[in-house]
Amino acid sequence: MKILTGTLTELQQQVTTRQQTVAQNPAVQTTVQKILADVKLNGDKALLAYNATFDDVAISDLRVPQAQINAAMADLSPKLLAALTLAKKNITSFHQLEMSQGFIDSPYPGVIRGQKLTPLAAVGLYVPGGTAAYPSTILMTAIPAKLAGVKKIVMVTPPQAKGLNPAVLAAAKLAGVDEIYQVGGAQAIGALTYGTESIPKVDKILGPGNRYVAEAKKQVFGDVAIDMIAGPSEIGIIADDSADPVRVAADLLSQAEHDPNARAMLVTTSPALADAVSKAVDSQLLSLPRKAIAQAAITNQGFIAIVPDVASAFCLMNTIAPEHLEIQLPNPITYLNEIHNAGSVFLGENAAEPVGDYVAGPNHVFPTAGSARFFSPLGVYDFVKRTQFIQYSAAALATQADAIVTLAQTEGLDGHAEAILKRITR
Ligand SMILES: NC(=O)c1ccc[n+]([C@@H]2O[C@H](COP(=O)([O-])OP(=O)(O)OC[C@H]3O[C@@H](n4cnc5c(N)ncnc54)[C@H](O)[C@@H]3O)[C@@H](O)[C@H]2O)c1
Ligand SMILES: N[C@H](CO)Cc1c[nH]c[nH+]1
Ligand SMILES: [Zn+2]
Repeated sequence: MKILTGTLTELQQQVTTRQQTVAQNPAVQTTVQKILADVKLNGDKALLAYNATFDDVAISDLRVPQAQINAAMADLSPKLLAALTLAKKNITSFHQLEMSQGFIDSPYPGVIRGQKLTPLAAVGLYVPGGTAAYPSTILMTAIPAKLAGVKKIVMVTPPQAKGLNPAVLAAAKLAGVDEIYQVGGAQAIGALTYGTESIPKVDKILGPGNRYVAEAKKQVFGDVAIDMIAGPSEIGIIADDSADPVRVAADLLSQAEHDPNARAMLVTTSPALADAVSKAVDSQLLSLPRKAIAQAAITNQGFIAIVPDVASAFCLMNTIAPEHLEIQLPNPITYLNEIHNAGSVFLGENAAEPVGDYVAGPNHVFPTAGSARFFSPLGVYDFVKRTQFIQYSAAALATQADAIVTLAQTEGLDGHAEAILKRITR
């Protein structure tokens, strides 16, 4: 892996430049723009053509029939059913803690004010499926949607030559997805935004995907709501010489194998660990079935930065704002307050990143490409919207009318002032 050295400022500049190169790719932006325009204009016809071009799959019906979903559920192996059931149980119990309610308040006699929560009516879940199947992502997205009370949960995922993976269909059934459509990439995002003959237009699109999916969500934002930019996976690890280089390397590769554009990053105070991890990555890569993908990610985006002390390590990691951050230092929980920008934090040597991908229960859809600076993990709160309400008695309005009129006139908005004055008997 590339070893980066230099002052903290130099390292921060290097990681920022690398991040921008991955996140802003003009060729991807142009391709996505064209696909979205085509889907808006040509609907299903465009979707079927992109299925053939990008996924090499010719199907005439985009929707997966309910009978196929039921059969997948019935045929599921007991072992896989047990794993999905454990994951569902833990995801549900964690996300139940995120559920919130509106509020109502009366700060003055005659004044009622408050906020009510309404589940979104229809959401579209993007479930990746270009180079791997992601039943776990279905649980991570549909379970919070169900808990929030969303009535219509539509799922899109790239088509497969032999039909969708039965584990994907079973996970969708288990999680309560209502409709499944076989289409992926930017075209799927376009379909959910504009609606086509087969696919309904939704209120919000949520879920992760590769750089085409992430770019498409960015471009449709405004026509539809989106959750966040959840693109190619990332792992940042902070470790000192107490860490096991074999485990650190394995964790870096666990995310590198998602996508050639994934980012695997180690920041360490130990040159000896840097050297050992670099060698362990090379040797573990040899036996990884998804070697080509992981190797591309490690070669193009991977790096090990050597810093003088742990404080600098956190400073650099906060600049990177990784999707996943592993702390492989003694007493890891004592560093929680040093972390300002990360999607999810994995504390200590046993909290390997895949624990969170599959069974721990916290979500696994997180912001990428530095957007953990301002986005949060996917949660129940992403599936509800808030509406405020106000009621005033005549007496309460009379006591505050002067302030309203003064502020309205200050803004030169006499119509606003009049609407109050018409209600005040002088
Ligand atoms: N951030 C998160 O929370 C999170 C969670 C899970 C997975 N992921 C990421 O999801 C992604 C899954 O990627 P994937 O590729 O396997 O599946 P995907 O479903 O995201 O993308 C596959 C689709 O990309 C489109 N595509 C591929 N090449 C194209 C091209 N040259 N031009 C236009 N469109 C093209 C095709 O339409 C294809 O169907 C990975 O990047 C993984 O790291 C992220
Ligand atoms: N690590 C991914 C998020 O970047 C989530 C995932 C699903 N399956 C395996 N991993
Ligand atoms: Zn993963």
